[in-house]
Amino acid sequence: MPTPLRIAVLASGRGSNFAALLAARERGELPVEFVLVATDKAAAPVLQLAQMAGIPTMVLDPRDYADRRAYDFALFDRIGASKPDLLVLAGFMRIIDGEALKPWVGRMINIHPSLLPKYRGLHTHRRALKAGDLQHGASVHYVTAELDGGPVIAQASMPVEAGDDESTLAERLLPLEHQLLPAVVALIAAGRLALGENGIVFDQQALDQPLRWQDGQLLR
Ligand SMILES: Nc1nc2c(c(=O)[nH]1)N[C@@H](CN(C=O)c1ccc(C(=O)N[C@@H](CCC(=O)O)C(=O)O)cc1)CN2
Ligand SMILES: NCC(=O)N[C@@H]1O[C@H](COP(=O)([O-])[O-])[C@@H](O)[C@H]1O
Repeated sequence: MPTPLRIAVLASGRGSNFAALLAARERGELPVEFVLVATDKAAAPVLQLAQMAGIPTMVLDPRDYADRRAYDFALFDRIGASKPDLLVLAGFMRIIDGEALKPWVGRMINIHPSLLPKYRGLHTHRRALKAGDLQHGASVHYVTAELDGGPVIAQASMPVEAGDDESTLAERLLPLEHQLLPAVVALIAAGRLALGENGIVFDQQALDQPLRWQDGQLLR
């Protein structure tokens, strides 16, 4: 019996995407172990979700650090102590320093509320409405130094409806996110998907050896 994938979740807010991962695990669809939920916000409701599920939590306040890079290095040092196999950004609302995240390239994914490469960054629903897009959606991608620029793994899309505003669009997109993220994590947990040196490798089992990353470099 393979050991379950060890996942650390980073979130800054409500945690509905984390809750969707928890629910998928409870349904037996996700053979993973959540080793930590980390946040930059002491009041983030995601903390209560984790504590109720008996999952260790960590709050790291950026105000306690001299600058962003110092914070990010401290954050990943602390997360690393939990020995996760995969980091999942589920509404983590900080741009991460490229040097600090380098060791995690290939082992960190993010769910982003747009059909990348459209609308990297913030306020995606507002930007899609302003552009008059007929379709909107969410993307799960590997995290790299380039903000929301890492290789896209999968997307879910839906029509923009007449009368939609930011709030209704965000509300209608969430259930799609809650399906998309667990589906991607399940593929990674099954060893069917990884980040190779030339992009996404599907059905990693077809490879003669697992892909391993260190300091942002693919080890052979
Ligand atoms: N280096 C990277 N960092 C992050 C990535 C990434 O791909 N590379 N993904 C983001 C997630 N994200 C969108 O999906 C995102 C999060 C936060 C921001 C942002 O502008 N944050 C501001 C603060 C905003 C606030 O406090 O409300 C900031 O950090 O100054 C943009 C995109 C996670 N990080
Ligand atoms: N740029 C990152 C970003 O905007 N992520 C978005 O934040 C929300 C978090 O909701 P949740 O806390 O309920 O999962 C989600 O919609 C996620 O796509």
